[in-house]
Amino acid sequence: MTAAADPNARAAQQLLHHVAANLRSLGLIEPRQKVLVAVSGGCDSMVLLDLLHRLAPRFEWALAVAHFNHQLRGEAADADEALVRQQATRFQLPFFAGRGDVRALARQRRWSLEMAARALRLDFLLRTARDWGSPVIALGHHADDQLELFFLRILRGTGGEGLEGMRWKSPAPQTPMSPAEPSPTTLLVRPLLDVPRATLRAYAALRQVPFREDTSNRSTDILRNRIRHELLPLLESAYQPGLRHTIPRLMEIVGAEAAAVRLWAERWLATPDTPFDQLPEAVQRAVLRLQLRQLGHEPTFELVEQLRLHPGRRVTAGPHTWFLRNPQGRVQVAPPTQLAFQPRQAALKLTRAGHATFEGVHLSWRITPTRGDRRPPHKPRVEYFDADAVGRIVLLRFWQPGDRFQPLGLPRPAKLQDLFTEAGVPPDERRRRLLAIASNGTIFWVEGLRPGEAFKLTPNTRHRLRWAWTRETPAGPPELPPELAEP
Ligand SMILES: Nc1ncnc2c1ncn2[C@@H]1O[C@H](COP(=O)(O)OP(=O)(O)OP(=O)(O)O)[C@@H](O)[C@H]1O
Repeated sequence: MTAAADPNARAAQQLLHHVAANLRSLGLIEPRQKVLVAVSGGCDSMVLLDLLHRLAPRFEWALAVAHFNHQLRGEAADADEALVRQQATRFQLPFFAGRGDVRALARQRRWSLEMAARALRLDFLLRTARDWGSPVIALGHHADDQLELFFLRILRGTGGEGLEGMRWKSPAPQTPMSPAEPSPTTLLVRPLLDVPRATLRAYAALRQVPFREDTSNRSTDILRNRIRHELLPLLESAYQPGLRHTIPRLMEIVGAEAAAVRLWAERWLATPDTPFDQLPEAVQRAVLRLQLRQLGHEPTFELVEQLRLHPGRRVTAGPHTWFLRNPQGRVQVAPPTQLAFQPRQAALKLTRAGHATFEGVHLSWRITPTRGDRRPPHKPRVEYFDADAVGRIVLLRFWQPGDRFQPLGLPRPAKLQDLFTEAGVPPDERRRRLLAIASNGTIFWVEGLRPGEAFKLTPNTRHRLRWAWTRETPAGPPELPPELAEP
């Protein structure tokens, strides 16, 4: 039977024409380009390879095949690699294989295995494309992937950018592995993005494209699979038979709106002609998302909102990364020196005599029985307190906004900030002043200020605490740059 007469052969031919038309009309891959085809060994990317191989002479492309072995499924993973290698050899194409320790990366970064696998795979594909000199990586994502992603994101929570879904053609993101490295202008293209999975299956069957089934695709423990096998068939059969048209259209509309907001944000970042706070909420979020991505970090809604609503506050994102935003809308990673400004504190147990060093301040103390308020002659950096009023456990830390203190001679506690002003302590010096808190929770000593009124020696004092300090370093914790300092 000829291709024209055999409906299956005709369908396969139609797919080839359809993909060629996509490639041409959307300008996905230029003629005479080097194209790296990312092939997992699954049906979709094996069909993609087959199609591109057939189209290559027409477009005069030079193809190569890249496969990343995630080493997560033992022998099955090796068999995937072998199959892809075999097919590349059959087509006489260069073959690049990569592998990496997905589990180790997931542990190290506290990512899911899926995230770690994706990051390592992308990193490998980008490096391979760069080394081989290809500006394009072709991926086998198709229309069902796009629909599944839509519902996956809705269920997990997302915004306009998320609903936009995957694009036909997009610049490769910076890999999470090397966010600092400027990404070369590698493009990711998805020539099958409007082709249903069933069409690809039919093509594979007809053309006898070999592929391997990933058994995890059937597991209903995985949300994406439940969407594929349960939710989508139900929606399509019982609620909206036109789902495959309405959802892509919605994605396109929302995506275009998100792109407009993103453009506004990009322009504002280049020329911030409006105060950040006066930008529309959507643009504020886009500004922060853009910057977080540039810093190599996933902009989650919570992270973005914390930064948006609280300029100057350090926001944690994962175990190691902290971000700050200044009032002008600029985000930066808090460098380790600024982490040092976490409210660090140390508890001291006051034995009869002892010494301790905290953040470069060396303290020594002695408690002696005494009668009355006899106070030895004044010496710099030595104070005397009623040891029983102080108690046996004291807490050491640096000044925090909101601290109150009642120094000798003052009728009631005052804001420490005002006391610093009165004493002429310059603002940048204030955070470096160490203070000590008595067992009852009251501050009894602030470096450089008069001792606490409630802890002074009185005629009733029975134990006297001698408290002396010297500094190893002139400074306490490092300062935040002024534009990032907390209000
Ligand atoms: N291990 C891999 N090595 C190379 N490319 C891969 C690999 N896994 C996925 N890709 C690329 O990313 C695309 C999308 O990945 P996804 O995980 O959705 O696909 P898959 O279901 O594993 O495989 P396929 O799309 O080939 O059926 C694939 O079509 C392929 O182009």
